[in-house]
Amino acid sequence: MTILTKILETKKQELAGLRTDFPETDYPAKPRLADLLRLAKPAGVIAEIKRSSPSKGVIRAEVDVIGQAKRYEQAGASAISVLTDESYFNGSIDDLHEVAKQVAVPVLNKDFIVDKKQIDRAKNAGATVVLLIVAALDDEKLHELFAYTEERGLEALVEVHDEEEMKRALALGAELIGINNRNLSTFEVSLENTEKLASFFTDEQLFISESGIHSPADAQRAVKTGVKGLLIGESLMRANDPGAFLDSLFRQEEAR
Ligand SMILES: O=P(O)(O)OC[C@@H](O)[C@@H](O)c1c[nH]c2ccccc12
Repeated sequence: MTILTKILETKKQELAGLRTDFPETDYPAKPRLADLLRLAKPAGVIAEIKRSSPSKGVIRAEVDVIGQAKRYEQAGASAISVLTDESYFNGSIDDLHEVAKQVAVPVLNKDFIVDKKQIDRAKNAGATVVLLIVAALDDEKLHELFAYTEERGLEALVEVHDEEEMKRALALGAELIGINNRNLSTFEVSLENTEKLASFFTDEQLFISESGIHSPADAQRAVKTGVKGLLIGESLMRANDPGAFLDSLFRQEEAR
């Protein structure tokens, strides 16, 4: 059984007990991620809050989540991604809720969504974008959850990692497509994955390179393919100064 299969089983078991109500509704207004990425030069960064992961173990267990999110926002991140899976990533929906109350950039609920109930939870907790992982969903479910995301006024970031999944994401009509450089079954990470799928890029969609971006050289290599966004977690969580790390990404001299 792959780790993805295992995670998806856990998600289904957790559904019944999932808390979806968050009384607050007065979140600061947030622009659309797609609008921000269209204007970003050369690309926007989606900065992630990630305490640990199945592939890397503990990255940073103790983190001031609000402080970290505000540092990302001040440094010009286009959006904040918050891992909310508890069992495998040590995340929490309360982290996302706190962040959503404090920032005025889009907030991405990073989780393994298999049911509408999780989309309701994301919306009520203050997220404006949800991740839909193509590898985790059959076509019927993918269409159902994509339609529901739009119905609830959220944006969907549709994640793919190979050609077949890319075709399914394009057929769906997704505007935001993330290319995961990490294979969720084997954990292997390679920026080559974004390069391989670049032949599918069109002007209508916005493509985002996800995972394994650790340096200005990595960022600039990814951007060369035509992606308009980078999703970065681990390096930002380990950086002493995440703002300085973000600032350095597109400076020419840093890439040499
Ligand atoms: O920490 P990294 O290598 O910078 O990766 C961030 C992000 O892409 C990664 O957390 C991620 C991408 N897709 C996912 C799906 C589920 C959980 C996590 C992810």
